Amino acid sequence: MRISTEFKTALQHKIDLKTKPLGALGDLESLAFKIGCIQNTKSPQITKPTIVIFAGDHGIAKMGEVNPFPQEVTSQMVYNFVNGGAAINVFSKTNDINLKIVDAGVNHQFESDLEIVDAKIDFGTKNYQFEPAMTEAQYEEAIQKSGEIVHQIYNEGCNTIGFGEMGISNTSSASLLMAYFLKLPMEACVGSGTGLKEGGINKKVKILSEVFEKHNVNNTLEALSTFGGFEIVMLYGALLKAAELNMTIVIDGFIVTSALLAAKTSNTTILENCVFAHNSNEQGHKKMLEYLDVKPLLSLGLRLGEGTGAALAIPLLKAAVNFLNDMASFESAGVSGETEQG
Ligand SMILES: O=C(O)c1ccc[n+]([C@@H]2O[C@H](COP(=O)([O-])O)[C@@H](O)[C@H]2O)c1
Ligand SMILES: Cc1cc2nc[nH]c2cc1C
Repeated sequence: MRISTEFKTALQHKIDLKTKPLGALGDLESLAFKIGCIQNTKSPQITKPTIVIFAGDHGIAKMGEVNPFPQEVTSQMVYNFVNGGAAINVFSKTNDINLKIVDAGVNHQFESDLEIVDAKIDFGTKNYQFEPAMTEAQYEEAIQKSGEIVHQIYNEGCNTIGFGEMGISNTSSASLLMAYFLKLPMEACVGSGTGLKEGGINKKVKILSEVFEKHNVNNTLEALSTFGGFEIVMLYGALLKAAELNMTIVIDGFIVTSALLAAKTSNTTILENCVFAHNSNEQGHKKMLEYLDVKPLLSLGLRLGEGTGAALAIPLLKAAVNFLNDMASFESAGVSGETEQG
């Protein structure tokens, strides 16, 4: 969306006239400015904040070579989300955030009466050590379905959406995507994921370098469909749809940011809608954020995923719009402004 210079000046002026020294609310001021620009109003609102978790399984996980935890943990954690026992449940509840769980392609048939959005593309991706993770038709279906999910959430009145994911081995997909989009050597893109030690990380680098060399990837579609997973392609489609609907998008950790790298090639202005929740402890995330030239709100050493960073950052978005809407100005409160010496 094109925002006029006059509007930006007026919005900044409103922030500057609040009863505080200039800039004293630091990053909250840039956050209020950003949300005001997204909504094109000096009185923005956060309505029905929602986090969507896309869950999917990965063919490579069955080998147990790049992931410390077994593939079954993906479906087990989906049950944990449904039963309210995961970190994301606790943080969403704490901060009054709606939570939606999406089966993007978990290797398990969930019972139909569970609170899970069934968008299953398949029972896990293929192992990209041997063949592309998915077909082009599956890739298209994933984008279509995630776009519809976001559209429905938007229609329910949500204007602020955070994304999370669950998928054993998906740091490997994210590293492959990072290597492709940032043109960096695999060592710079691979980290410990859910807990690999040095030897395990070296092995992961070797395996993923071979995967990268094996496939001739030339564009975003090929990168996403070759390296997967279904949850990452759904994140890609969801990010594009949320930007199209001009929502405020809260970006979580390493895997969500890898989907954003892809989405940015399809929508070059998508960052205007994105707020970065935190810097993940997964080593490649810092370089991704540097590449995007963005500053995350929180630095808590998280490396969990699930959208936990997004859930923790959403109260800051609320605080930012609330100070913009509710804080007194120097004039309204009768507080003296800076003197000439300032
Ligand atoms: O969000 C992150 O930055 C993050 C960093 C490391 C791990 N994860 C989570 O851990 C899982 C993937 O780790 P791995 O080791 O199985 O590739 C997946 O379920 C992610 O949600 C998430
Ligand atoms: C237990 C566990 C919880 C997770 N949540 C997101 N990714 C995860 C990976 C594991 C292994």
